[in-house]
Amino acid sequence: MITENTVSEIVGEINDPILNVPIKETNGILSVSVIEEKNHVSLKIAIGRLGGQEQLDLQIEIVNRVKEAGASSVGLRFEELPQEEIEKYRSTTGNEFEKEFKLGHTEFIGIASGKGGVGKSTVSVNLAVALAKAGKKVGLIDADIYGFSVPDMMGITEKPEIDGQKIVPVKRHGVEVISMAFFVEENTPVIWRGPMLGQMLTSFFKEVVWGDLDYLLLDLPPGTGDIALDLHQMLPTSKEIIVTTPHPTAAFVAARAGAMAKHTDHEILGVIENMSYYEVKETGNKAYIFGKGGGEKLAEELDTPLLGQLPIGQPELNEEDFAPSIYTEGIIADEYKRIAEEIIKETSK
Ligand SMILES: Nc1ncnc2c1ncn2[C@@H]1O[C@H](COP(=O)(O)OP(=O)(O)OP(=O)(O)O)[C@@H](O)[C@H]1O
Repeated sequence: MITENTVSEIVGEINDPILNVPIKETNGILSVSVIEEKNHVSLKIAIGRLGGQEQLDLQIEIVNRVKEAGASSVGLRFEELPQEEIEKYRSTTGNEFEKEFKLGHTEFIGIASGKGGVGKSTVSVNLAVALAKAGKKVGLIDADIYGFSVPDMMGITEKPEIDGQKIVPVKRHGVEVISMAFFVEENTPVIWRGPMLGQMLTSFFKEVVWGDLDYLLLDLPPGTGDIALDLHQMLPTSKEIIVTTPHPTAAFVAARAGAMAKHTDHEILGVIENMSYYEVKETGNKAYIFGKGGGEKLAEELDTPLLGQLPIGQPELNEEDFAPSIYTEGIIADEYKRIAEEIIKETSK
């Protein structure tokens, strides 16, 4: 006959899948009762977030373990933990990542967008390069699991070297780069889930020899889904830049990414508007092909500066140093330089 104590012990050892700490530590067991004549266990559990795949996995794990321990049937209900409890563990999980890595002054900057295709990766790589050109030590993590575009954009074809247990980032244009793409076999579809992503990111902090960085930029997955939320939560002290295009509806979607940053207590450094206009070479006139005003509106809404407006342009192709999406000169490169200086000023306050 299974007892309430046994059930509490078993379930208490299982990790809260969102907060990654044993359920007993979060006081997540709300009630346990055993109906002796039916050998039925009834449980109420609180976890960090309801409704995800994690909850389904946890449900299976709990039912299996309690049945293995002797119950004939298990009834299970879930609730969300109180916000204070969630915050407590969110910051400790996050701090673990950052503690491992942090060498005192490294500034984490996540580059986020409301949707794909607005140029978030392009902005991430060019900003990283511009910061490096300004004399800063810069790392870039390509965490956009919907398309690992950073290696291609930077012209990286090699894989990082492994030095004993450590991974040495690939250095390109003065930036230390690590991409999930380095560790995923080509053409293998990967189904990413919170815990897997978390492990990958943890390894990026623990097992990569970053050196003493001034800035670590993260190209975040677009959107405001679970995956994006997980990544935001993993880096509690990270600051964020939101990328949008000038169309008002794009800015509206980007506002959700901004809201998510605020929800996870991240300071928003500013908004970057990409593909703002096309400059007609002959006349110098600006054509606002994708609309106008979105970046400004978003910055106002999020109460943050509009860091810059990048025109539509063709990246130069350099034969020797093939890097298809890096702007090395011209108005776009100048604008990145200006934005980098702005960021340096903002973050050294
Ligand atoms: N200012 C620009 N002028 C011209 N083309 C640009 C500009 N910015 C980005 N692009 C192009 O737009 C496309 C999308 O850019 P990018 O991959 O950076 O977007 P993204 O927001 O990171 O998208 P995803 O999240 O889907 O990867 C790329 O082909 C890129 O070269």
